[in-house]
Amino acid sequence: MTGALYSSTRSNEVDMETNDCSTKDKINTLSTVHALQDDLAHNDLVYVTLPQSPSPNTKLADDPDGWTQCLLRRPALNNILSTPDFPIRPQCPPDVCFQIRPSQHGLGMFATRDLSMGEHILTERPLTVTPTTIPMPNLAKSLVRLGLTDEQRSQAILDQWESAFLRPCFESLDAETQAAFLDLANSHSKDGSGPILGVIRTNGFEVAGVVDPEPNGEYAAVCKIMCRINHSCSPSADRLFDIPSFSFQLRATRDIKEGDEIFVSYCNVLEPAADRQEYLASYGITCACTSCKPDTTASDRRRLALRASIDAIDEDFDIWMADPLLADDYTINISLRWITVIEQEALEASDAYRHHLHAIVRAYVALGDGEYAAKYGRILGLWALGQSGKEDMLRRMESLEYLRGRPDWGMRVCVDHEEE
Ligand SMILES: C[S@@+](CC[C@H](N)C(=O)[O-])C[C@H]1O[C@@H](n2cnc3c(N)ncnc32)[C@H](O)[C@@H]1O
Repeated sequence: MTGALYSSTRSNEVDMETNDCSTKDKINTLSTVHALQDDLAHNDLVYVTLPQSPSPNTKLADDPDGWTQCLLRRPALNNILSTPDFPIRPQCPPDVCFQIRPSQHGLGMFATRDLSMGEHILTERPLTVTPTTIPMPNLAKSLVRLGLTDEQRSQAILDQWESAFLRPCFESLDAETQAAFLDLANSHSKDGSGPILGVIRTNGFEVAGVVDPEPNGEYAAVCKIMCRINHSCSPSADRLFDIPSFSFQLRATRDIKEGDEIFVSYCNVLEPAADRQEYLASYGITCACTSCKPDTTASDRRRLALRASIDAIDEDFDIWMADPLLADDYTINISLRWITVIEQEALEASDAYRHHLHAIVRAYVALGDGEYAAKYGRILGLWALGQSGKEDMLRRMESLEYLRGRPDWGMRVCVDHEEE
């Protein structure tokens, strides 16, 4: 999902639970048991509840803030514990402005009133946070020595991932929460993944900021409500993770009308449609949104050009600042044209929107035009609010005092708005 986590793993036909006794016996040899123990030690994982649950008898449903059962490596845990203010209470939106109900793709989230860009839709602590990959080099070597086929080895690894690593985390949830977890969508029920891994692979999304220093050191979060949000390549909302409150915030990335389905993106929306489809296949999704419908040529061209346009922004700005013969609105018009493309593709959630809004604000600042700098600054601030949950950027970007204090303020003559 935004930074989706699990690339497709090979599906395989070997069923370890049925009649392949010789394989099972081989895998249960002492050498593989020792190898797995070495891998458990090698991964230096800790099962931990964050923040601590109020008391052992409290059920998750009884606590408005909730808590998360985590499987973390020590560096990630230490980073969380040393984050200033951790653990604070999550900040919740003022009302419930959505409904989970049937959609075109199973359940989905729908707005129950009009929502504006940047608006806070939901705060939620994950049920679980677990590593996206768990290296098992010792077990893998041991399985090779047993002469198993590739499929048998990958199945054995998936089984151990489920039983030795994920199950203890899952079993620390209360019975009601376990049922809610297993009730989530599972598009990996036939590829050898166990039921817990299947739910994590279908629903897990990136926990920004919780990461190990080693490669592939990311984590996947599963949430009871947020995991009901479907994917679109032109999303209308985004999730952000706040470590101090150990919670996700969902915010609108553009205006959403009452009754509209709310979508996030599970993939990089600036990639061409074919690459997005390949990635989304691991979620069991064949995306049929407007930009994925045949023919995708025009949409692909716009998205690729949009991605490339980001790199040209600084150079264009420097050329404009150095050349008084260029029109005052030279870079503003370039970015406004790209914003039209962004609106055409409904890509307000993408980073390209921020870059072009910023370019426009910067140009109006250089022109000493406070009114227009603040107008676009406000949109940029709302975008940042949608991505960070922090109001301070919005306050700053719409403040004339702040804009007038920028080092580039008034470097060029003001553009004549009469012509616009
Ligand atoms: C995280 S869940 C989303 C909620 C899900 N619809 C449910 O009923 O719980 C992901 C699953 O929803 C479905 N899904 C989400 N977005 C989709 C889309 N754009 N097209 C088709 N299926 C989609 C796929 O089955 C996918 O594996």
